[in-house]
This record gives sequence, C-alpha cells and structure tokens, in this order.
Amino acid sequence: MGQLAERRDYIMEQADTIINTRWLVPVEPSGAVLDHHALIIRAGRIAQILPQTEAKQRYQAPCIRELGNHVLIPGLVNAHTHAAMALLRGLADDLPLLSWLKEHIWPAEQIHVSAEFVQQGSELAVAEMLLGGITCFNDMYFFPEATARIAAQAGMRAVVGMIVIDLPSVYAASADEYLSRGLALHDTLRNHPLVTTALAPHAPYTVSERNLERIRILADELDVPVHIHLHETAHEIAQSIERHGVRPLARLDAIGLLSPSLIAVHMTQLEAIEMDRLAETGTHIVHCPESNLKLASGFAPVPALLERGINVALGTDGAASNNDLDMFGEMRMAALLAKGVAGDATALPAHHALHMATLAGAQALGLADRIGSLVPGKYADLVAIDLGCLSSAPVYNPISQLVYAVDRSQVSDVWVAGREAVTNGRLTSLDPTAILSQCQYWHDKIQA
Ligand SMILES: CSC[C@H]1O[C@@H](n2cnc3c(O)ncnc32)[C@H](O)[C@@H]1O
Ligand SMILES: [Zn+2]
Repeated sequence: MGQLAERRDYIMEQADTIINTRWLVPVEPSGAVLDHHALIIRAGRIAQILPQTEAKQRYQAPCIRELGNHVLIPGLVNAHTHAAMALLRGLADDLPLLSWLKEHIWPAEQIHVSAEFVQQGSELAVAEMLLGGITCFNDMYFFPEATARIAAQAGMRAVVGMIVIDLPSVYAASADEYLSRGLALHDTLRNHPLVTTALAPHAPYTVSERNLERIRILADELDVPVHIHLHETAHEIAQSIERHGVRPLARLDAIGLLSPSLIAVHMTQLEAIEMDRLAETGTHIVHCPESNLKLASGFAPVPALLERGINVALGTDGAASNNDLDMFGEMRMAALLAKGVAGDATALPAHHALHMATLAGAQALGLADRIGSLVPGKYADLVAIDLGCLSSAPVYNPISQLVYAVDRSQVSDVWVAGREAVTNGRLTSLDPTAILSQCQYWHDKIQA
C-alpha cells in the first residue's frame, strides 16, 4: 500500500495547464456544479476534471491558474451574428425590420462595405465577443474571408458563411459569383483548426428557389450546415403566401432543406404543425431574443420547441439590431421572456438558458463532438467568471448567478483550444486602442 502511494507520487502525469477553480459548471449533465475542482489541459483539449486534492497528486504543469472566486464554464457559442455590422451599431434604431433594412442598413452597406470595412468591423466584434466570454460565433456577412482571417488571428473559433443573396453587391454581382467566392474560401479553410464554413443563403425572400436547390445539393456534397434567416416577421409569411401560395418553411421543406444540417434563425412565427415538422426533420433553431424584441418582430416559442425535443441555440444577431454582442444578456432575456410569455415562472430555467448558450449552439453548428461542454476529450474552450464581487454575492448557485446576475465585465479569462485569448480581462492578440481608432475612422466616414 505504502509502496503504491510512493509510486504514484513518483509518476506524475504531465499537463500543459491546470486550472483550479472554486466552481465548475460542465453543462453536461445539465444543472451540475462541481466544487473545488481542477481542469487539466493537454494539447489544447480537456484531459481530465478532478477534485483539486486528487489533481495535485496526479498532475504537474508549467502553468497553474488559481481561480479562487471564479466559476469555469464552456465558452459561449453565439449561433447567429453579422460580426462586421458592429461598425453600424446605433446607426438606425427604433424601427421595424423592413424599414431598418431597406431604408438604412442596405443603403449604408452599398456605400461602405468593402474588405477593409469587414476586416475592421470583425475586429471590433471579435474583441467584444471574446471579452464577453464568447469563444465561437456563426457569421453571415459579405467578405467572409476577412472575418475568417480576424477570427484566426485572434485565436477565436468561427463558422463563416458562404453567403448567397439575389442582390448584387461590391462583394459579388450574382448568385454564381457569391457561390464561387464562398467555395474558394471553403477550400482555403479546409482542415483549419478554428475556422470552418457554412452555406448561408440570406433568407427565402432574397434567394431564388433554384439557388436554394443548388445550396441543398452543395451542403450535402461538402457536408456543411446551411444557415438562413427564416420566419423572422409576420410580413415575411404574408409575402410568401402572396407570391408562392405557401409559408416559407413549406417552401424550404419542398426543396428538401429541413434537416439536421439546417440552422434556422429567428422563427418567430410558427404554427404547431410546423414545429412538429421541425422536430421530425431534426432542424436546429437559433433564438435571437434581443434583436427580435428591438425590431418588434416577435419571438420564437422556445418552451413549445423544447417540449418537442427541438435543439434551440442562442444568438445575438448583428450589433446594428441588438445593439450589443452579449450572450449573458441573451441568456437572461431568453429566460425572462419565456416566463413572461407563458405566465409561468418555471418556464426556461437558468440551467437550460446556459445549455442554449453553449451545448445547443455547438450542436446546431455540428461541433458538439469538439466544444459546448466541459468533458474530457473536448477542446479547452473555457470562460472564467469572477463571482467575488458585490453584485454576485452570496453564491447559493453559480448557474443562477450566470443567468440572472452576472455582467459580462466579470469575465476574467477566456481560453480557446487551451490558448488564452483573454487574460485578467485583457485581450492577448488584439489591440483595443487600435480598434477604437479604426471605429472613429468609420464613424466619421459613415456620418459624413
Ligand atoms: C448577405 S449578408 C447578411 C445580410 O443580412 C442583413 N441582416 C442583418 N440582420 C438581419 C436580419 O435580422 N434579418 C434579415 N437580414 C439581416 C445584413 O444587413 C446583410 O445585408
Ligand atoms: Zn441576422
């Protein structure tokens, strides 16, 4: 017995980083909270999660972090955004979707969007998202290669959209050109460790039937998700019935697009029979409560979707309609909205809101084997949140704190694939001063 103990001391296992944390919320199983545990990182992945006493006996590492007042959670997954639109934050507020888009956003995009705009807008968004504990985002915007470059430079995970829209832009003149630019990017990113692609038709009202069919075929060939705005407003439904005789979801169903590869964003207008069909086909939904409320579009019927076993992730949408990229805000809004609408305080409990912001997002993006929960073998995409401040005291349940009380400024450290992207509240690979001066440049140009 004594001999065995000695032997154990002798062969310590080597790790890259050991994080000792006061609380750890693995998300799987939902609602679990581990006290005084250590998370061991090796080669970018979670090697083990152990009680700290046991970890000290078994592991050594060149980097040991002591997070005495913190809760460690999986990186937040922003399942729908338009990162570069951060440069249009506050340009047009207090408007419904169609006048916001047609009278303000699309005209501004026609004049100002360029590769440089997207690069600098993405830098602003990536900085904001990392500082707020988001480690992965699903993007749909022009010049996705610029967004991909910034995410890779900052060490952030991203799924960038191979966009298609039947409107010419400075990025592409036709659907053919949108697709060929997207496919070239897909080739460039093949085997990239952090940045992957999805096909991203803008919406059923801006992409023709023929192009939606091509997208379905390509998605099967390339084995990538399809990311689309769908059933965002009552107007979208009425217009589809007028033009095509059916609701948008029925059109996509007829084309064969409803499947576990489809990421349907918004879904504020749904009938029971449509929800049954979404469940049957394994289609993923992204709920964007803040953007939907601000544009007065409505809201996804989250409890009814979850009852049917549909996977519902969370997204911020772009900063021009939200107006921030804060997944803590989305979690809280999702939980409160579900309760208010149902008249039932038990609707969408805190642990489920956290699940939507992490594992459900990973599932929607087809990344749940890599990220979304703290499980040995998954990548070490992690967020440490300091609960040692007045506004989080006392801590009866850290999950309650995360959803109902925490502010994103309490995020102290963020790791993506085991590498620190934020340390003690500071970005490791982006320069906030340079980003702010780029913002001033675009503000002055757009305001002129
Ligand atoms: C083809 S690039 C993306 C395109 O989408 C526009 N957009 C931003 N937010 C929304 C929204 O909520 N509904 C529909 N379209 C949106 C953005 O301005 C780009 O033009
Ligand atoms: Zn959107």
